[in-house]
Amino acid sequence: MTNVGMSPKDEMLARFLDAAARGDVAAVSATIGHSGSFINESGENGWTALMLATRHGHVEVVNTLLSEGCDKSLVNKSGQTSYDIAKFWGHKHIAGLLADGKGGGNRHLLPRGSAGGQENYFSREFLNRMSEKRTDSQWLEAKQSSPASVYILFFNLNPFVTPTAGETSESRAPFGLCRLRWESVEALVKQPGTTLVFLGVEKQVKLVPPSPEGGKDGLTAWFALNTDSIPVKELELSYPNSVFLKPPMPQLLRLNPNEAGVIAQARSVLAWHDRYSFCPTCGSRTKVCEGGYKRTCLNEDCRSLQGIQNTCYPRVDPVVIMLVIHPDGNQCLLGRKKTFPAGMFSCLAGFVEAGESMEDAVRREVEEESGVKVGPVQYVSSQPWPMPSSLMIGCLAVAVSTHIKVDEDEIEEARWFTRQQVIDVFTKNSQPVFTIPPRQAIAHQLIKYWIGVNANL
Ligand SMILES: NC(=O)c1ccc[n+]([C@@H]2O[C@H](COP(=O)([O-])OP(=O)(O)OC[C@H]3O[C@@H](n4cnc5c(N)ncnc54)[C@H](O)[C@@H]3O)[C@@H](O)[C@H]2O)c1
Ligand SMILES: [Mg+2]
Ligand SMILES: [Mg+2]
Ligand SMILES: [Mg+2]
Ligand SMILES: [Zn+2]
Repeated sequence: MTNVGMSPKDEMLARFLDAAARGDVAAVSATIGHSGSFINESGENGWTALMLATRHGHVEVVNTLLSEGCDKSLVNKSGQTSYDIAKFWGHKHIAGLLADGKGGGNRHLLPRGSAGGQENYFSREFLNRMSEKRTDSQWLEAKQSSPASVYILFFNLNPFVTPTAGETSESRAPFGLCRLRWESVEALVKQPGTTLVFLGVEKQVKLVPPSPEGGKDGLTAWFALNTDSIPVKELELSYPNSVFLKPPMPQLLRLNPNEAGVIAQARSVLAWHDRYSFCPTCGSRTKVCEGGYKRTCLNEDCRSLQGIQNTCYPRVDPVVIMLVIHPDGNQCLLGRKKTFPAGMFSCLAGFVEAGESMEDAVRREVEEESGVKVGPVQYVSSQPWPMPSSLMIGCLAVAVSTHIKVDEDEIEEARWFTRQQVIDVFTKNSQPVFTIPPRQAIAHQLIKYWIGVNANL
């Protein structure tokens, strides 16, 4: 079959796809042998060899293509995977081969391409961390006593904030950070029990000439301080409206969204210092260095000083949080912990374990907590969660089973909610049957994302 005007490569691809459609295993294998890249190429309407072999029920060709490592998650121009095609044409055996629960069937229920663009509360950064300056002690010292530098203060990890008048366009933001200067904190910095961390410099360089006091570079440095003994009286006199915001939840969700990120950074690093006062490897005393971004063991023989000195740096715990979509594409799985306010349901979540991929953590946590099995997983966006130092990795995931059996230790109830029930929560058109966490939580954003992608809201 030769088409006028076709390049030799296109002609070879057409013959390869035709062989897959006819079930000619020998021709398919031979072509892959010398032109391996054809395996995932598509012809008319985006159909790959796997799709064509599947359409016509050629199990042997499907097996050959799978064993050669073809990508079964590809979709044709109608958005169907090979698995969808197998199901549609009733080739159950092939559908079974394609849906192995690890990225095969139902991938089309996930939005195409990367989710991108979603910014979560606690993720906005207006500081450049300038990690290279952490080891420049001369520069750090000069910035520390510069009157231009900004200090944010924590008392037992609770930030010092000032109620702000009015609302921002983005949200009700009743609390803004109280920005202190060197003269107000000098005595405190010198007190034992105070931890000081260099956070970075303002990204937006102010249009003022660099002054000797502000440092020759004109950069405005930010520091965070945590103390368990504060000169409360002096601070109250100087800042009569300011308060230490506690308890962390839900108070930390009431910050100006522009400042929530710097609080997350500061609080997580300070909480690490608070919990890791001694060397976790040998129990010896440690020395704070690198602008508060490292604690080095003072015992020269300590194993923590060999190889990657990972225990010497602030720890971050990765947590997966996922919205699980029903195989029918029209429902999602939400659960509630006993501690949630009445009627509130949220995405399932759990800590990633050592030696585990993000995708496998999603599958394991969902099955542990709800009994539901999950196939394809797609990353959407992430959120630092400074209680004390998690990184929430937000995903959409597609269920390959629907029966719910909750882990009663962790989850009180889990349910499938219809798309309409979820839309009702956002639009408040009719009386919603449940509530979800506030918009500052990535759980809220994941649910909204799924609805937005699928309903063009
Ligand atoms: N931002 C959000 O929208 C949002 C939503 C849900 C949960 N979260 C946060 O995610 C975190 C994890 O969720 P989860 O509690 O459901 O996790 P989970 O389902 O893994 O269960 C927690 C339990 O796992 C054990 N565990 C395993 N590894 C751990 C580790 N590295 N640190 C602490 N405990 C560990 C502990 O026994 C703990 O009680 C929570 O701390 C919660 O604050 C945030
Ligand atoms: Mg959990
Ligand atoms: Mg769990
Ligand atoms: Mg867990
Ligand atoms: Zn040690």
